[in-house]
Amino acid sequence: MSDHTVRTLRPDEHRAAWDLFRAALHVQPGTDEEWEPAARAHQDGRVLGVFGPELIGTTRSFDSEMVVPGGARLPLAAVTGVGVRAGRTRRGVLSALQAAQLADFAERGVALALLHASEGAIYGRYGYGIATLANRVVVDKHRAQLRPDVPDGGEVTVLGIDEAAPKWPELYAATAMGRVAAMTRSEIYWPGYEAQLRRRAKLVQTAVHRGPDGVDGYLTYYVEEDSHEHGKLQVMAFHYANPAAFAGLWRFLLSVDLVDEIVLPLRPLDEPHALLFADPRTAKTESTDDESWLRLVDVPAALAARAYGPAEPVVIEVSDRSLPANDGRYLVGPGGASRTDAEPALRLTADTLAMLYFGTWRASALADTGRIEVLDAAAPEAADVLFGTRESVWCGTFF
Ligand SMILES: CC(=O)SCCNC(=O)CCNC(=O)[C@H](O)C(C)(C)COP(=O)(O)OP(=O)(O)OC[C@H]1O[C@@H](n2cnc3c(N)ncnc32)[C@H](O)[C@@H]1OP(=O)(O)O
Repeated sequence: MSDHTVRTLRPDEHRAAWDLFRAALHVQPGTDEEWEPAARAHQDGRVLGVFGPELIGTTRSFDSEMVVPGGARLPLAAVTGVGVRAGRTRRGVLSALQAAQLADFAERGVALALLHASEGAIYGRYGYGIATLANRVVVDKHRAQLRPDVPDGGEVTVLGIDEAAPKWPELYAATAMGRVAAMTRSEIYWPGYEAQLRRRAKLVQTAVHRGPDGVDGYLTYYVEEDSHEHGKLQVMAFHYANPAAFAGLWRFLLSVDLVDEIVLPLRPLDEPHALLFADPRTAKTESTDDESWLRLVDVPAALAARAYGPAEPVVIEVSDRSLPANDGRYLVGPGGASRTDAEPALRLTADTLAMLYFGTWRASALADTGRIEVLDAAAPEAADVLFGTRESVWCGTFF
């Protein structure tokens, strides 16, 4: 709404914005101790506030890079901390913030923006679409019998959080960036992550896996306190660079005593937990949910940067209400993607393009449900192949 003033907050205003965000999530104001790591998670120049006349809404972002199909890394803005003061909602405050934030990203040359949504109905209107999905997997440890042909894996060393936390950035960079939609984690990311884990449990452990070529996987976990009668081990990080490390870390997990159940809250859809066990029902997928919402801020750059599957080229026509510079037609084929004047075969909006971009949703399914307008009947099938990826895409970073 026009009477809202949006501006970048000064560092001395960050805490008020953080408290506003917490209140929007029904959490009490943070203590000085909680603010210390949170302050470091606020990137200077990237916290926005809406005034009307006092602070009534906020959002922030921090820099990262994201792997796109084919392996290129694109500049990414990770969006978080979105909140509007109770009593001031549904008057356009978020829309004002989104307009300012997206314009800022475009000006900075950011290609992609990503967020984790509190509710599914909020962000589509701003051009975000569900780009990755994740499974919640639960393993019944008493049933867990590994098949004899599962790889042995290597050596595992267990570190406490004080020793492990300084090593996490290096461990993550060495083991997690091989998958499409993985994002880099800068020094802005880690303080909040560490503080969150320390809040969750008194004893947080990191198991580091070493294969023949050195460190190639790690996981971070805790066992819920007061769960001796029914020990529940929560896996908060699990990254590996090869199948032997995946198997080796699973062997370790199954060796932890006083545990009945192993919970992996957000895992890639194609991760083969069930295939490890003599009885595949040992690993149950309890639910599948949206993991991350993507926004192509620079459509030409994002389309040009990714690799495509082997199919006839397709012309797509994109319309983008919030960032009209992206409007236009793009020829997408195995050789790449670029603007064109040719007649379109498929028409879609920015949020649908975000859903298509990583191949998580097939073009045919998006067309069947009315999200894509089909002008050439052969195009959805070709687009299925062009945008499809070999592996399930997974971000694996919560913020
Ligand atoms: C990335 C993250 O940080 S996720 C965390 C998001 N924050 C929260 O969930 C905290 C609690 N909620 C809030 O603070 C606010 O309700 C927000 C931020 C979700 C929305 O802010 P508002 O200022 O109310 O949004 P705004 O008035 O700009 O709404 C714009 C449109 O979105 C719609 N909308 C906004 N929130 C929702 C919602 N939760 N569900 C459905 N529609 C919504 C509005 O109805 C409006 O629709 P219209 O354009 O058709 O009229």
